[in-house]
Amino acid sequence: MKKVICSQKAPGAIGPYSQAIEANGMVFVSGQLPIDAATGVMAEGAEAQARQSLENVKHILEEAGLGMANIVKTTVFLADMSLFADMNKVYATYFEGDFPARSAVAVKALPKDALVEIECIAVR
Ligand SMILES: C=C(N)C(=O)O
Repeated sequence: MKKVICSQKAPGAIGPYSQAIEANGMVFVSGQLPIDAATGVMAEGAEAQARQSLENVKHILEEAGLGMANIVKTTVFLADMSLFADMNKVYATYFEGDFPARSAVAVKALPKDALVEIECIAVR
């Protein structure tokens, strides 16, 4: 059994995917671009982009009745590994206690020329 999770507080999908899918008590949040759902504007700079991507993740999890503490794994996509430190500075502020497992990778390009995109898996 799977359920689509959709938050108006996070940007809509820009392609054929759902913001998140819940299955068997696990919530799979699609890669969140750093776009403000209210304005449609992408944040500028790696720190602001990391913050906006994480805010979008948070809003989607809240729609599912979950929070950042429910996250067990994230993947951080960066347009360049030189952004790693800036992203980490912001990322660390979104978690209390033990951090989730994480992979951080630099990719050739991200949709809409974003610098940062973050996806996660959370458990209920
Ligand atoms: C932005 C995305 N998560 C995508 O295109 O898959």
